[in-house]
Amino acid sequence: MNSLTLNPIARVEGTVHLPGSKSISNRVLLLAALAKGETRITNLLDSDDIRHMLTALKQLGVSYQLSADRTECLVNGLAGFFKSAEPVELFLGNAGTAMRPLTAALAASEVTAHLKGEPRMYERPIGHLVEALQQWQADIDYEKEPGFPPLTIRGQTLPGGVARVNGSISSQFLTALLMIAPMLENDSTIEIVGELVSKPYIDITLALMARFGVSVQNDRYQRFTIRGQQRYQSPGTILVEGDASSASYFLAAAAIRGGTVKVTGIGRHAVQGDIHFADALEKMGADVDWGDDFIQVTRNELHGIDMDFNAIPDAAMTIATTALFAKGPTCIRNVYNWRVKETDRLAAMATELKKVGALVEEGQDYLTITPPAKLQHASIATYDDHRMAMCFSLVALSDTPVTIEDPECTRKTFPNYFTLFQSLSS
Ligand SMILES: O=C(O)C1=C[C@@H](OP(=O)(O)O)[C@@H](O)[C@H](O)C1
Ligand SMILES: C=C(OP(=O)(O)O)C(=O)O
Repeated sequence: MNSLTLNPIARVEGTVHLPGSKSISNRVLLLAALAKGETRITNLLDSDDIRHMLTALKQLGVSYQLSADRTECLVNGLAGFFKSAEPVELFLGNAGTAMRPLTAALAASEVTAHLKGEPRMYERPIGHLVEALQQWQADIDYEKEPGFPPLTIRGQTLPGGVARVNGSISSQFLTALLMIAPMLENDSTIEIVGELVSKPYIDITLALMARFGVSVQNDRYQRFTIRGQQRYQSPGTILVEGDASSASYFLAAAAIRGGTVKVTGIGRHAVQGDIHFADALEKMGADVDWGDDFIQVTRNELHGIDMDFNAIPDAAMTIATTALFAKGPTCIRNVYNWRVKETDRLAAMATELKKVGALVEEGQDYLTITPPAKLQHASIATYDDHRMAMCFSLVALSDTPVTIEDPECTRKTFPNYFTLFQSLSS
């Protein structure tokens, strides 16, 4: 397996034009496929997660044209669910944003589908979604372990109605239900059991559904009401915001070793919750400026913080390595579902932070990080987790190098991350 050693970086400065948001790219692709009319998507992300969605859509009979650099896509909508006389087998890698919404869409389509993925996908729970879909009479079987992919889905017309979904592990289950609900036979009410996690991702879902002409009544994130027998309408052209989670590494780098770094493609009105990573950096002491289409961070003295990060679980990982450069301990709270993402991120973070010399307390749903007086050179295992690789690049912003094992794992969401990161060195 390849590894990459980053030499110490004394200072960062510059501007990064962000690639499109993963969360928005995969939602827009699916909505455009189901909608009436042609949708031109611009600033689409090109990464493994999006390629899996694109390949699946093609297998399901959706036609689209991609530009040569794959950042623009013209999708011819089906004006309804998928249809296929032949069974299909879809490989969705480890893309939660493909697996969960497609499970729901296929359950309501005239298709028999086998949903496969990478080994880690078979350890990521999907039972809460399947149980909710079964309340709408979906016919879904687990091919191996109950509660986990791979799945066999025998799609059929679903009536909709009342469904209760457990929201305590992943918001993607609710996103999946919301996206299909308007196209079902009857009006639907989705009730959340337990406390819903990762709420801002539901705001992304609702905002994009609205762009495709469908409104949802959101009652305090506990109950959602959706009219049935609707059809998504193409908005014509839709621009994908820059990826706010991907922005976190550059903004953190500026907070640690700026100079100033500006990211463009997101700004104060962005729909992604992860833009509030910049507020966390500000709380740690960094200087932050916002524009309509940029966020900019300048270095200042950093101190540890103690914060609930449930709303921004992906960007919160970047706080864990930023904490290595702050005065005093940092506590990242309420991130239990880190354990069911690309790897068990609480365990992985704790193990790797200790390798560079930090003192770490790993709780069931929190991490406390006390930085060492001096960082140690270490070879960082990345667990096939793009965010582990990207977060640990920040260690190089010290007088110690860092070795990242399997840096190519960033291809899940950010294939050219290391090139861009190193281009900021000044
Ligand atoms: O809906 C989405 O686009 C996502 C929701 C979040 O997952 P959970 O809701 O499982 O926390 C996030 O971690 C993931 O990267 C993308
Ligand atoms: C959790 C993540 O991905 P997924 O969309 O596969 O859930 C992530 O990108 O950090």
